[in-house]
Amino acid sequence: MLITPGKLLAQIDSPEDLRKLDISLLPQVCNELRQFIIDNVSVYGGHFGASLGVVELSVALHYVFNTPDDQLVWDVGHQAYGHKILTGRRDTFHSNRTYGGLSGFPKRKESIYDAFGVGHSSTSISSALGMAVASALEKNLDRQHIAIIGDGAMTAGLAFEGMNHAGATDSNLLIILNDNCMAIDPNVGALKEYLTDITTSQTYNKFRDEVWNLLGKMSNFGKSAQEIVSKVEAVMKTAILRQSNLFESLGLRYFGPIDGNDISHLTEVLHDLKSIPGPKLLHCLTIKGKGYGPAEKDQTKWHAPGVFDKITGEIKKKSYTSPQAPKYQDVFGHTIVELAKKNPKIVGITPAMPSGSSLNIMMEAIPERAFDVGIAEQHAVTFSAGMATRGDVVFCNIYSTFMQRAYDQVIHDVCIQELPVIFCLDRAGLVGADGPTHHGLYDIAFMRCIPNMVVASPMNEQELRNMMFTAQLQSFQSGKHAITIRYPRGSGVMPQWETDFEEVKIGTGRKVLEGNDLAILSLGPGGNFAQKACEELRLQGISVGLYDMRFAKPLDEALLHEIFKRFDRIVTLEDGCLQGGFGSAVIEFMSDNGYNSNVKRLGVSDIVIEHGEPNELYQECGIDTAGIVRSVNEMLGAGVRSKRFVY
Ligand SMILES: Cc1ncc(C[n+]2csc(CCOP(=O)(O)OP(=O)(O)O)c2C)c(N)n1
Ligand SMILES: CC(=O)[C@@H](O)[C@H](O)COP(=O)(O)O
Ligand SMILES: [Mg+2]
Repeated sequence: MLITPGKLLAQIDSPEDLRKLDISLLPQVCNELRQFIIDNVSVYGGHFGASLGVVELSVALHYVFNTPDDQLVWDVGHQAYGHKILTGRRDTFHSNRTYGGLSGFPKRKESIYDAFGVGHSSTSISSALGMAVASALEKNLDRQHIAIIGDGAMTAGLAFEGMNHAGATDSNLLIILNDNCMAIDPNVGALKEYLTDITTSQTYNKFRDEVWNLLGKMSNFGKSAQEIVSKVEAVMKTAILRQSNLFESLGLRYFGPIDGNDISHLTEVLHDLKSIPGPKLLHCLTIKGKGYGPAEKDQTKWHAPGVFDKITGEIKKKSYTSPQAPKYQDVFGHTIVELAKKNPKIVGITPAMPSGSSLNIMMEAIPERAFDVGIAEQHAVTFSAGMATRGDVVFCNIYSTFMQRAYDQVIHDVCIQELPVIFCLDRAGLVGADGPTHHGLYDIAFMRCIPNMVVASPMNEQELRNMMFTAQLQSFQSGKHAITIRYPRGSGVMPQWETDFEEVKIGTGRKVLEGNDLAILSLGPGGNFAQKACEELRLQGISVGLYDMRFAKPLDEALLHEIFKRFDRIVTLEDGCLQGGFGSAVIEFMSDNGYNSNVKRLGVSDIVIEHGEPNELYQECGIDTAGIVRSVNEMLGAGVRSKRFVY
């Protein structure tokens, strides 16, 4: 359903059209764009508050800079809905985050205006610097390169790596720090305090405005005059801010803070900055959720609210949750509190995803032992390792996809040192609308190959609880293994999930269904699809044994010997990549032990899986119930019936 834009927005099919408008019309463009985002996200869902907060920045950037030749890199990209709507995707925006539709993040394949593909945070400075240096090498000194990075994304080490390099160059790079004091949850850390200090320093801001006016007047007097003014400005900034400006210390010219929601001032400042050479940073203050009351009031809830009634602000139930069963993240959140109340050594750590991982439940209940370290996955892992050396029982909760950023830390700081850190990887498997930058498909493969790492995946909420319980037991903690417990986004299958804890013997699987014709070995929640498939196959007269293997490492070798001796046709199933995943582990076992069964591996093949609803993606990969039934039928050859029934 197309949602009609306002009369100015309807005429803007590209930034060229925007730049034809008189500057006095920009406030109306912003109003129309903001309303268009509200109208669409309320109906189709997606990220919300961040895009509302940068409506003015989106309009001003495309108005002042000569996009697409001038390069805009949006950090994370969840705030780029305005950018997409202004760059020719207004009429297809209703397809945002749907199967075959627009991506929810900037994507090079999608538009020439999307200079860099994003989704994971803190990549904008490095990539924009790369573009700037490349432009200089081709002697293009006019092209502008702009990274728009939030205060949350600025907390990641990669951002500092980019600034460290940029400050030592004369690159034509503009970093726009979009400071709204929020990540998904309130932003944390010393940087946030520093930015608040700059923003609230009245003396500095008064001085800065005077210098700014002087700079503006002097601009007609040529470069040398400007240089004098900027030297005076730098000395005064240092004097007034009691310590040198962090960004200036890194060799970046710092400007601001300015009101990033004031389209007129913003346009004027950006225009001035165009003529200032070298790496610079503009500090913009914005309001996340600007222009929509509920989103300004509860910025975390409205980061990605899902579908809502734009009049009443009532949020509809999210599609990935079931009214009966809880979300896996909440099972994690409540279970870690339950365990931590009995085990005083338990601590919880999240890199900037308190509400996404539900560690916020522990942050509320036991704040002294629950830590949000900011968008800093590498730090989160090594910080966990440090705590583990002191005997703490560390639950480090990181989305599977974001764990990719801290892979060396898992090897170097945890496993080589034989530290029993408990990695809870939420959002493992196909996540759905966030698409390829967020699917958690590689963790089985990349964790399985590390020595001293156990890899587990529960089939349901009870199994998750038991794995968490087992990992914090002294019997595990006194060993030399870390453990990865991976589970998916969304709900499980057990309305009555608050079950008593039972220790899980590491490396053991369990038989779920008896069968004779073929065995399915599943890892993780896909076992529930497999269970339904077995029921369907039984109706076709096919008797399939189902085994929930629970661990990709160590494998349950005793059970595998029993299965390989009994079945000559075996299907493995995982919600992860086939290359090096659980199925590969089973094939390795078969080869190492001289078996020669016919094994079909079901999982995600060696391609990038785009975005869509989870069921669409499972179907595409053939790992939904129908896909499993189809594979079993193909394997057995049509028409095969069981030799005998075993109920
Ligand atoms: C490496 C990585 N870790 C975590 C996330 C999840 N994430 C998405 S947006 C966000 C908060 C970003 O805060 P900020 O950069 O300030 O942007 P804002 O939403 O405030 O506009 C987080 C933590 C991510 N996308 N990438
Ligand atoms: C943009 C980003 O990386 C986060 O907002 C992410 O989309 C959250 O994912 P969940 O919705 O699965 O918590
Ligand atoms: Mg922010």
